Amino acid sequence: MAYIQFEKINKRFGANHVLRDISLTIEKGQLVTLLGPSGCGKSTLLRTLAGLEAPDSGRVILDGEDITGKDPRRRNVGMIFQQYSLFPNMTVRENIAFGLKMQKKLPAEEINERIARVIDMVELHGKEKSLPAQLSGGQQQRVALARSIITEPKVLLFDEPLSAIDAKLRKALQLRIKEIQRSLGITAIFVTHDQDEAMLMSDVIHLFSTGKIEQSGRPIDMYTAPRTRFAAGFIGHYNILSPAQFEAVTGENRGCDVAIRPETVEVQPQPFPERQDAYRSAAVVEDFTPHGNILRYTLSVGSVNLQADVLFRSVLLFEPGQTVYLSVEKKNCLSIA
Ligand SMILES: Nc1ncnc2c1ncn2[C@@H]1O[C@H](COP(=O)(O)OP(=O)(O)OP(=O)(O)O)[C@@H](O)[C@H]1O
Repeated sequence: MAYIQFEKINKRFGANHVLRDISLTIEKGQLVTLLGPSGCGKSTLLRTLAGLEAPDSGRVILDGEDITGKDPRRRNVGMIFQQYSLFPNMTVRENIAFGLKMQKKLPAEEINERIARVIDMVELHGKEKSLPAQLSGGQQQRVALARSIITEPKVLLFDEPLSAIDAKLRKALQLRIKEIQRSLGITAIFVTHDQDEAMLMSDVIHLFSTGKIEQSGRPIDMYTAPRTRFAAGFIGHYNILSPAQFEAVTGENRGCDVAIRPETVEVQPQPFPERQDAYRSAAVVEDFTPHGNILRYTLSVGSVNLQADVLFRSVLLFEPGQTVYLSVEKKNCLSIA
């Protein structure tokens, strides 16, 4: 039996049907991401597990127990929000110890040991006596994380915990959270609208669109095999061509949309030799934008625009207005719904 089960969860806020018969299972020790655009219901689902929102129908099972109607304080679930929600008048150490003192009567020695261990994990040595206002956003979030893991919850819930933190520090924290989650073997659910964050952190991604799960899978499978236009649009910067557009580029009509990742489109100044397993076409360079070490070219084939990623080493390979040739392997042209 799965460690966490959401069974046919429905939730409405007035006329807004926010969760529509959602069923999903999560295995023990996994880090699972609920990914999707703003307002699609990710946080609401997370909150039904924490007990902060009651579903209209359906059941939530945690570790074999139906917790749907259970008092939130007795669920043994840790939750970390975007707002750090630390006590401003308590030191780092007092904030971390708070959860533990609330939860159970433990000998002082064990409390001290546990605090030392989690401070070590979240790398907050030397900050024990600081107040939250004296810490950076990233440090405050690490205190919030420490305060949650010290109680050894059955599951850790993260609701967009890093969205207020700047990009560089955010990467480091993503990796740190993943490391801590792995080393403790704790089950975690992470809500985000950032596909890169989901890719980097998750064992499994559940992609949401307005109240339902669009597709679930390992990050690599979500990236290489989106099944729908929505999934392809949300993950991996796919070119999405209508049947007529695909026909204009390749001469073939599949009767469905086709998704092509920009990095699978090869470009060169001279025609490609004919191959059974690839499509070829001439194109005109319209524009380009640098993305770190990648140059993303917009090419036009007749009235169809297509993006192609080229590794940017040192020189600009193609200029706007130039005629170029593209080739894309058939296996990289994904038929989608
Ligand atoms: N307490 C509430 N009362 C009324 N409507 C709510 C309430 N909580 C959430 N909603 C609505 O439910 C929908 C889903 O909200 P939810 O927070 O679950 O989305 P989300 O996918 O987590 O998006 P975000 O990343 O913006 O939080 C939204 O339309 C939101 O306005």
